[in-house]
Amino acid sequence: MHNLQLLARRALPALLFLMASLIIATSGHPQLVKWFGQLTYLPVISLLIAALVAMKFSRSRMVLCCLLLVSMEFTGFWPALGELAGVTLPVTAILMAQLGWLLWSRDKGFAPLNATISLSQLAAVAVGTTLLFHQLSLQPQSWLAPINAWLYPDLARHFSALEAVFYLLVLLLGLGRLAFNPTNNHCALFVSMLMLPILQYQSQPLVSQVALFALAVLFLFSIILDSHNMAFRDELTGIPSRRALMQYVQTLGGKYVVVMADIDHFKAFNDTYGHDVGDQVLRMVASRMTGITGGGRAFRYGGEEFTLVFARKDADQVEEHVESLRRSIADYKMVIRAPDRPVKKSRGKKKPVKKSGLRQLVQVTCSFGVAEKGKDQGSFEAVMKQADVALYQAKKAGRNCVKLS
Ligand SMILES: Nc1nc2c(ncn2[C@@H]2O[C@H](COP(=O)(O)OP(=O)(O)OP(=O)(O)O)[C@@H](O)[C@H]2O)c(=O)[nH]1
Repeated sequence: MHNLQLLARRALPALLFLMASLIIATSGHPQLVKWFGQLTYLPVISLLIAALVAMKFSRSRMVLCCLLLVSMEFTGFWPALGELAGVTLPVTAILMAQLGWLLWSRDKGFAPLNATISLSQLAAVAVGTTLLFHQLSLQPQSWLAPINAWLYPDLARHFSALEAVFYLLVLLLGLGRLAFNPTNNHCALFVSMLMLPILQYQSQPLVSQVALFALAVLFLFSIILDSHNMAFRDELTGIPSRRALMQYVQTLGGKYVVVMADIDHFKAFNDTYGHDVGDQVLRMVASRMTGITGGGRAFRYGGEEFTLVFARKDADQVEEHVESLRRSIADYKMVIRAPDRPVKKSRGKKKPVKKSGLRQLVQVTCSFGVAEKGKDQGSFEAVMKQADVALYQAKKAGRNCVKLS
């Protein structure tokens, strides 16, 4: 799936969830005030629980993010540090810069050396941000006049123009990271970063309590989602894996069709262009498979084999859809990168290759075996075996075709 699509799918629900909790919090509903009044430490406890769970999953950045947010709850802590050093601390800016740093770095784990490096980096970011603000506040501020005018009058009571510019830049950098790598983890870190200026603007204790609680829920949810993806999605292609297929099978009724699909001469791709190009081919085929029409669901069964399942359908109903999938793969003009290792001479039949300038176009084809659940096949495995037999016939018939069992 395209990065931007992934970003929209992952970041939008997180943003909506957060916005909803902020709207609820600003409503100041008496019941909410009562709950959070009684459970003052709920946000801190839930963030610490999220940190513990994140630790179990080796999410060191999320752990650090939780700890930074917890420290924010004890707001006196930061300005007191500033007073010790004799400077005014731009607390929100520091936290945003630290979260931005975490977003752009990687999970380093909890080995003492790595933990020390991470903490030192966060401290350096805090000092760097403070010095930057200090230096900039000594400079003429005329260039900020238009921004000041834009902030006037409401926002200016909460942020200086310098802070507003800084927040915007850090958020844009964070967005850049998300566009490149839109994982659930990154979305959660980005949303926490976005929350900070909002909390500076809406400085009511109830809003910050609800927001921090919502962030803890979001962190836990992102860990659960990623773990689910790890368990049920194929890492290479991103489509549902064999384990997901076996779970889906439990939900099937007495009528369904199973299609086994296999990339033709796939070994030749690996041998000729290298494993990386083989992986590229797998991703391309997987993305076509997920576009199957007629209500089919696609899974990577393993290696270069895919399984399609059509619930409540018989073979005649799905044949045209499988046929159009076969054509869409065969007609796809796949451009491949240069081989990643010395090219070996391929044995056996090789796929047709056209060279066009520096780009290489390759044709990928698949064979398909179709079987429907009949009265004499009791189990899913039996239907799959029939589909495998039909696939073998498709291979024997010259490949790039669909055979019914
Ligand atoms: N790049 C890559 N190769 C894989 C992966 N999984 C399996 N393979 C390779 O897939 C190839 C499967 O080849 P074969 O089973 O001989 O079949 P084939 O070359 O597709 O030939 P036919 O099925 O007869 O058309 C083997 O070379 C495996 O190493 C993977 O995740 N990535």
